[in-house]
Amino acid sequence: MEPIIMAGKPVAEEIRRNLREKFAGKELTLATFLVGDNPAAHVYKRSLLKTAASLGIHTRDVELPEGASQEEAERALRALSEDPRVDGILPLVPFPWHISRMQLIRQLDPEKDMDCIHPINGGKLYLGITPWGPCTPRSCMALLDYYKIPLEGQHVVMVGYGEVVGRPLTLMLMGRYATVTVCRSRTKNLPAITRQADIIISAVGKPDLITEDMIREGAVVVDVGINSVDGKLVGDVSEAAKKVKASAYTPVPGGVGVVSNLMVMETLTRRL
Ligand SMILES: Nc1nc(=O)c2c([nH]1)NC[C@@H]1CN(c3ccc(C(=O)N[C@@H](CCC(=O)O)C(=O)O)cc3)C=[N+]21
Repeated sequence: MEPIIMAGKPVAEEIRRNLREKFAGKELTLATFLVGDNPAAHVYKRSLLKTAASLGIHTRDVELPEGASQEEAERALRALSEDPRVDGILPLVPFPWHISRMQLIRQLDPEKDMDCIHPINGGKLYLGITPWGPCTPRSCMALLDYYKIPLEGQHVVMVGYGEVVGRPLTLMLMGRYATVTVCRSRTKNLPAITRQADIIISAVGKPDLITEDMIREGAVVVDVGINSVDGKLVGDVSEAAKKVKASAYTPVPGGVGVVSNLMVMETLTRRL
């Protein structure tokens, strides 16, 4: 059977229609904050600036070089936090290895934290009491719901334990009564585990990490990976593997990432 392609576009368009009304006549500013050369962060930044502009949201693009010091990065993030004209900030991760993320994120105003990465918001998220959540995990949930993928009682194998996707998405799925197995880099015999999944979600950032033999026939595949290979955007799962094995899957490009953008704008409505 032909798999269902879980395209992001119709989901994004639905959110966009709602937001148009909310933003009409309003002046809001979204800032992106990026340190260094990570390709996925740059792809997201470009998308965000474009999506914001298309909704009439003002943007600020703060970018520091790979070699920026901890102090420079903190100063730049603090300036955005303190600027009353900036309503929301999306700090793009990862930061360069020499930057202490926790130290840097302290400079982020929790009220402007669009991706729930300030410890106060992360804590609330963990306790299930935050009114919003990180954008890419919400995008995954929105896609699963839009394409009517059942979650209750389903076995989700989450590949990746990152602070922005794997961890919060695990909590969200558990909240919907899914059974979640979390795998990460030192997991023994990953293929044996992914083959047990009703739903595989990969959020690692490694091309071809999930191969055809690792997907049970008819499983749902949500591919959150954004990798740049020879100038082309690819996910963590090869498109061929998804097409052959999955009953439904998110493409890359055109899947999760498209919706993440709109989720950021939706989070910004908190500031209206
Ligand atoms: N705090 C934080 N939160 C994130 O969610 C986060 C991050 N940092 N750092 C970088 C990664 C990467 N990421 C992408 C999101 C959307 C697209 C996106 O819009 N992709 C389009 C294509 C864009 C194009 O082709 O230029 C698509 O997949 O179709 C890409 C990448 C979010 N991440």
